[in-house]
Amino acid sequence: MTQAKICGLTTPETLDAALAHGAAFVGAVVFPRSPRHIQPLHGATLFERARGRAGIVAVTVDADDALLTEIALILKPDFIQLHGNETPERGQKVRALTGAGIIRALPVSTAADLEAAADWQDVADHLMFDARPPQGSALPGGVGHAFDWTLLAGRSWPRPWFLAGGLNPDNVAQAISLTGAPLVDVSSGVESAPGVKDDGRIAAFMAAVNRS
Ligand SMILES: O=C(O)c1ccccc1NCC(=O)[C@H](O)[C@H](O)COP(=O)(O)O
Repeated sequence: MTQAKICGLTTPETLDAALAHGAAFVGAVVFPRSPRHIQPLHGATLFERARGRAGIVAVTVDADDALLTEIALILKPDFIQLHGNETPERGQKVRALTGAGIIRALPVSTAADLEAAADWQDVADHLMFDARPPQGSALPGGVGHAFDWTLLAGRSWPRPWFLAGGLNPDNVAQAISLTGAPLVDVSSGVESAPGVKDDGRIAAFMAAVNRS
């Protein structure tokens, strides 16, 4: 059965909706440019209700050691999601520094982009194939842009993997059926406005995933 991560949660109500509907992972985005940005201290208070019920994921973009240490000590995530230009060597260091598992987001627009997965097989606990954002995008993720899912059809990967990018309650079942994704991730597809999660859309997304 496919499991889901709901990313960019910022309120108790929407975090509770994600947990109540069975999200296996919940994401806190620690990146000031994002409309979903949350300070580690605020995130710690908010995400404590999820501990032991879902994997807590801190989403970071080329974070330095000071920020990662703050996140590890205060938010205490189960996983750090690397969503910038981090190398596998940096991934090893982030694991050692934080003690958290690693989710590596890989931007995809063509079949060649998938080859980067091999570099991460000894470093990442999970891979995330996310759509490469359109040129000029202010954010590397959370932009609601999809890639050609058929690129993943029939492929297998050395690590459990997420499909991400442009998923929503109406298309996630088709995306799972085309790709066989064991894990899916969503952010803007369950929002009513940028950064504003919607309980009803979270419920509808989770229902579609749980039916798949
Ligand atoms: O969501 C953000 O604002 C964000 C900012 C910077 C780096 C990553 C970010 N999100 C990462 C995610 O895991 C998103 O859920 C993923 O990119 C899918 O987003 P969407 O297409 O909006 O569902």
